[in-house]
Amino acid sequence: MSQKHLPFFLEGEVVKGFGRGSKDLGCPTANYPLEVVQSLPEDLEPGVYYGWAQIDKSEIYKMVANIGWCPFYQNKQMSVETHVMHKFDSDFYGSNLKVSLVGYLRGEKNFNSLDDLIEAIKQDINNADEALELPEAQLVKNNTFFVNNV
Ligand SMILES: Cc1cc2nc3c(=O)[nH]c(=O)nc-3n(C[C@H](O)[C@H](O)[C@H](O)COP(=O)(O)O)c2cc1C
Ligand SMILES: Nc1ncnc2c1ncn2[C@@H]1O[C@H](COP(=O)(O)OP(=O)(O)O)[C@@H](O)[C@H]1O
Ligand SMILES: [Mg+2]
Repeated sequence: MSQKHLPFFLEGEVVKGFGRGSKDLGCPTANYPLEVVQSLPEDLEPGVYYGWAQIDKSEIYKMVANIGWCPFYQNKQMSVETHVMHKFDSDFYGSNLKVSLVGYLRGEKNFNSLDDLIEAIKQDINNADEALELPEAQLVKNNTFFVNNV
């Protein structure tokens, strides 16, 4: 049911969020503007997804994305945030971010402590890393949606 729209492709500018990803969680997330969030199918299941990401004309990286209201922080507005599984030397606010959602990992949860949330995110990254090695996931990476992808 949650897989109905997958793979799903979206793109938009990287904008500022609440500044919690790097500071609180040690896991930066590139946030999309509201227009992109509102363009998602209404019945797309909120939760944690894995897939591929490309920043402007960069290479294509593995990613995990959180889509929803972040119950731990009780956000008022839904957000779509992508953690790109690569170490960057600097920020890329204002860049174009292309993302393909390949698979669904779990629903968003509340946690008793920040450490529990951080631990869950680490586990998500490991699960994504593994799932993206599968042939079905590699096929999505090769989609012409991504720039200069031959
Ligand atoms: C892989 C991943 C899983 C996440 N899972 C949850 C979750 O289960 N519950 C939650 O409240 N927030 C979750 N988050 C969202 C974080 O709370 C969010 O990234 C953080 O608030 C940063 O927000 P900011 O970009 O506005 O600074 C997750 C984020 C990532 C990258
Ligand atoms: N690996 C990465 N994945 C996602 N964003 C990254 C990464 N490395 C650096 N960044 C930068 O960090 C920003 C996200 O950090 P974050 O703490 O979540 O701030 P914000 O609340 O403004 O989204 C991104 O917009 C991007 O410019
Ligand atoms: Mg963020």
